[in-house]
Amino acid sequence: MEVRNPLLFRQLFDRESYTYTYLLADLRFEEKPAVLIDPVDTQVQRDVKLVTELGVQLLYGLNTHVHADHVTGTGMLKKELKTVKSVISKASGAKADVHLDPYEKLHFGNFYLEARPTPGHTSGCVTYVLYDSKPHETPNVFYYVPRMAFTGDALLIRGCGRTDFQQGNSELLYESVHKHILSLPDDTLLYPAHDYHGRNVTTVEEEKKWNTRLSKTREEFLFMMKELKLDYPKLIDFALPRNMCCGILEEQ
Ligand SMILES: N[C@@H](CCC(=O)N[C@@H](CSS)C(=O)NCC(=O)O)C(=O)O
Repeated sequence: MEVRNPLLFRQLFDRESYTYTYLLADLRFEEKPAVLIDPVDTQVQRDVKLVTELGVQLLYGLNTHVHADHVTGTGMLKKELKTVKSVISKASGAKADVHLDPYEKLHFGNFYLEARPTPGHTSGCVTYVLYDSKPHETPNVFYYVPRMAFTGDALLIRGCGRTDFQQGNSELLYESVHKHILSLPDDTLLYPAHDYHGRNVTTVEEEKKWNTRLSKTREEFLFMMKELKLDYPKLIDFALPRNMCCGILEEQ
């Protein structure tokens, strides 16, 4: 039995906002159907260039939530690449081409992303969990893809999203992360929307043990979140109205 990894995966970083953007494509298909998670407006030319160089067909530009610290690139991407549809959770209340209900699946090739509701940082936050619907399709080939989830700002490496604006709710965050992220198999790779300390990936096992907030009791967590006292994101007033419509005022 031959083992092959059919996933094209790229992690991209924006140094201004410390945001990670993720490109995923299914290499089993000639057109390489692809998705881009959490693109940033100022990096759209970088992303379009990469999409072109890799020869993938971008089907969806997804947001994990309505971002407060940067403007999403999904609206600009749609203008550059006509195959792209913008995606966000229905609970976000934002405009997009596709609105996902809790646990809804979004397919690209034989892969799909399940939109698990992980509210608390914002009420519409989702974690996208990757699944392969056809690991045994070709005789004598087993398609092996590591378990992966894209946690947005719900879970950050050794931390979590703040809960002091945008319908933030620490109780809900604690509950939703434990129910829908930390319940995944221990070896699941977790990819956050940001990291401010030079890290790029973690696992469920690591975060259950070492997350400085979410590994604590609910009471300890609630106390810590109340005491965070972080500065307001510099771009919040500019970004929020735009991110309610794919980063471009008056557009989907
Ligand atoms: N300084 C940055 C904003 C940093 C920040 O508040 N990050 C958010 C996610 S983006 S809204 C967060 O939840 N941080 C949690 C933490 O513990 O740092 C700016 O001005 O944009």
